[in-house]
Amino acid sequence: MPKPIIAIPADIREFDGTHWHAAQNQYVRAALKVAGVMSFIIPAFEDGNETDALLDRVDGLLVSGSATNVHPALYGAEARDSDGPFDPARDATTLPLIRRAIERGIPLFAICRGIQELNVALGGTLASEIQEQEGVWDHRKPQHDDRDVVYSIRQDVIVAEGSCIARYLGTAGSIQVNSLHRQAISKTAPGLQVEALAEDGTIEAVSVIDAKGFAIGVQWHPEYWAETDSPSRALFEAFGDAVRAYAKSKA
Ligand SMILES: N[C@@H](CCC(=O)NCCCC(=O)O)C(=O)O
Repeated sequence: MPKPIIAIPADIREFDGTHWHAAQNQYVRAALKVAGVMSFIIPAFEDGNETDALLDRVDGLLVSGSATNVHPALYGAEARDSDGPFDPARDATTLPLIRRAIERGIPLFAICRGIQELNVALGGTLASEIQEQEGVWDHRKPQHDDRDVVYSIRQDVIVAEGSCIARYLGTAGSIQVNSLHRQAISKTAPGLQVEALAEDGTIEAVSVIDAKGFAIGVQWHPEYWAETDSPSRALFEAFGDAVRAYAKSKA
């Protein structure tokens, strides 16, 4: 059986004087090397993408991290300059893909910005600049030239007993993860259950209640160390197994 294919929605990035539809290597590499699946990078458009036609052609959806933020208008909040940068084309592409993947039982793995999009797609809200809240740790991206330092594993999160993620990891309790975000889930969407918390109470993972299959979001970045870090590898292997099972069921 050929490797199944997942969709990874692109960011709109600007360099060399033009706009690009881009996805970072760490996501497509973890998908191929650890999950054992190939990736289609989905262009980001505010209109014109046909969600079901895209999902008909893949066996999973991985929604990646990004330096941009979900537009506050999508969760009923006012947009302040400090809430940017924004990527409305990505928002318009990912939210419908997330909703339809869940409805169709297509495996969904949402990472960092992805968990925030998942929460907003299902009716939840986000908090911005969480490090400014009393008692909240600074979860922001470390400023360093070495990307391994930026994505260094530096935070404990507690995985809930009986959670989907505990099943995929083979254990509940404390694991160590990286952290590169200034937003987080504020009101958890009705269809989501919290799967892991940071020690300061920040929601670090969710799963879709009564999902037809693999459907989780994590605030950290398992893709970056997926080849060497056990919890990261376990999540990507579980995602790959779910994608292969979905592909087989379609066949
Ligand atoms: N922008 C949101 C989501 C954070 C996120 O996806 N971080 C990944 C950073 C990738 C990069 O900067 O290269 C937030 O800040 O909460």
